[in-house]
Amino acid sequence: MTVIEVNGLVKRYGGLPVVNEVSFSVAEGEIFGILGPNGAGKTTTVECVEGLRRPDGGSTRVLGRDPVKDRKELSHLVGVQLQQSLLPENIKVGEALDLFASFYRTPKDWRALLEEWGLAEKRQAKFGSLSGGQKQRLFIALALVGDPKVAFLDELTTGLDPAARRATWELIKRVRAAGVTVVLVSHFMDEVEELCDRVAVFDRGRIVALDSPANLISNVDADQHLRFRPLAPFDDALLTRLPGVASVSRSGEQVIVAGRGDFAVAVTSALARDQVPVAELRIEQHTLDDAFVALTGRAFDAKEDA
Ligand SMILES: Nc1ncnc2c1ncn2[C@@H]1O[C@H](COP(=O)(O)OP(=O)(O)OP(=O)(O)O)[C@@H](O)[C@H]1O
Repeated sequence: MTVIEVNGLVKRYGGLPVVNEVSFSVAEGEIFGILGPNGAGKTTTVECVEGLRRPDGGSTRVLGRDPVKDRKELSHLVGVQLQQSLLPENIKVGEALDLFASFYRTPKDWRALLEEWGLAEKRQAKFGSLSGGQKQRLFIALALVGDPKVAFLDELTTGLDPAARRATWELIKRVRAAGVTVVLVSHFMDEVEELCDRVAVFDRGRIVALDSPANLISNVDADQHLRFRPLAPFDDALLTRLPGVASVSRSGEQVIVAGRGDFAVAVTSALARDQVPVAELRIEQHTLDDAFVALTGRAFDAKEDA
């Protein structure tokens, strides 16, 4: 079943489109990623889908309803992660969850959510006293307290340390396993690779690719790199003439071979044949970063105006 259907979405500010003919659909039970650099139009798109902004063009349906016209009805079916600034510093964690639960017709037991999100001991703590990670987890718990069918999570793990990020990822997988469709807005490639079934890559207001992270990576048409430390001398010409090898370079004790296709097998076989033992052999796989560069011609973290 299609949960979200966006067709030709346009949003302009001052006459200029910041979201330009964006189309995608999200199936029930998916974790759908929205990835892109600052200013690419991710938040604007998601806020149009949430009914928080009025689009200038296109059509959007969420659970078969219009996000702007049917906003009230949808608010019971959709969970939205709040921006940090929207909770008063003095509200207690338990009070915030109780308050948010009161907005919904069929809320979840928020005490169970506190347990699940590792906030049980913080029930009486004031929001302002929480660490960055605890605040972040509270915002996710608040997005889930209405027992939504779809949850929009924006910058899920910003401010969390590596262990807390991994723990959060596991919880998001459980949220999905419980039947919630998740739309995840993220800057983080590793997060998207780990969690998302499919990802829409945004750049300058448009979707430049939409596929599974694995397919986006395997479609990268660029050299891969094989690195190793040779334990006996050899002539680079041994490798440069092999099929698929583009270049051979050295950095200190390391040899770096750039190539495509099955070049790595050819390289290791040639070294073995010439009795050149090697150490620290590794192939550097392409990443989503490489996919982004291949799609846009720019590094992911490059400034929009660079
Ligand atoms: N209310 C507004 N008025 C004018 N311009 C806006 C408004 N909201 C967003 N923009 C502009 O629209 C563009 C897209 O912004 P948006 O917040 O959707 O990007 P984003 O991809 O979510 O970026 P980030 O990752 O930084 O949140 C930016 O150039 C931004 O300055």
